[in-house]
Amino acid sequence: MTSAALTIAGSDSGGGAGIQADLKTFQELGVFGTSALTAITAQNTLGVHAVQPVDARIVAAQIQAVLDDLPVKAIKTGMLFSAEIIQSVAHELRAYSAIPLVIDPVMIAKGGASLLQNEAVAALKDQLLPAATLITPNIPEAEVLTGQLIRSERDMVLAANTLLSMGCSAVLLKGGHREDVPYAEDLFLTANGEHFLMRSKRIETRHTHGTGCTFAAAITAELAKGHSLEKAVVTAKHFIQLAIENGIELGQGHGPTNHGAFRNSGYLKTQEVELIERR
Ligand SMILES: Nc1ncnc2c1ncn2[C@@H]1O[C@H](COP(=O)(O)OP(=O)(O)O)[C@@H](O)[C@H]1O
Ligand SMILES: Cc1ncc(COP(=O)(O)O)c(N)n1
Repeated sequence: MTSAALTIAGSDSGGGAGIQADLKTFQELGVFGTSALTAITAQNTLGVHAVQPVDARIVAAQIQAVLDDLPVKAIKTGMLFSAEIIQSVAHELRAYSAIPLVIDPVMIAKGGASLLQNEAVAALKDQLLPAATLITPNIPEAEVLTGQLIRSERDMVLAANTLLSMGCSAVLLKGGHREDVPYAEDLFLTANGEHFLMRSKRIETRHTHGTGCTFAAAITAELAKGHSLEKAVVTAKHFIQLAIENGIELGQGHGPTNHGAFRNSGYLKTQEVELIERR
């Protein structure tokens, strides 16, 4: 039977991030995509023009409708916008704690617009984070969640440990925002003490709109297919590396990545990703 995955996230009218990126990624990886929309953004590659949150009761109703009926094997959250929506999502997911949950703690769009209200950070930490199988912050998001500055690999390890202490089962701290190194290096750490780094060549490109969404969606799709968390994050790193490398020339700003690049490569791993077991 085909497995389904559920994304609980915002709509990006420009199609590069949010629900649109998630559904494209699920499809590319052979998983049936379902969705619960949390917010509508009027957005393109240049920025966010407007945000309209969805009523928290409608967010809850969408989650119920999907989970009542469809064979959802993994769930991902993206833009959640408000404390009210976070509460509602946490409440709905409580009965489904056996389904792996990937939390991408989306806060700010590449253009600088806020996708999470400041007062919602506490709700995210208290209500949702402890339920996560995996949390996938970028460096600025990890800094907000932990209150720690991250400027080096050592800082990444310290922050990832702080995130684990908040109750999630594993952390994938994405290093795309680090400017001190010529590579894009992500740190994976679990509550069981397993840890490794995934290092790839940093690509000079404008086409990074939706990288975080796409990466977390690829992990979710691989989990929905029954792969282990470790295997899922490694496959997803290959997926995102190829998607960035083959970015699409669309729009005048931060263009989208190419969700079809991994399929076009015959689902082959790229030489550009190196796994480093930490000492
Ligand atoms: N210029 C780049 N070249 C290669 N990989 C990148 C680049 N920018 C980001 N990545 C990778 O893309 C993924 C998303 O990372 P990041 O940009 O840190 O998150 P976000 O999109 O949430 O801000 C990570 O695996 C990161 O290492
Ligand atoms: C609806 C929505 N969700 C998430 C993002 C973050 O994506 P990015 O950080 O790549 O701009 C976004 N821009 N829009």
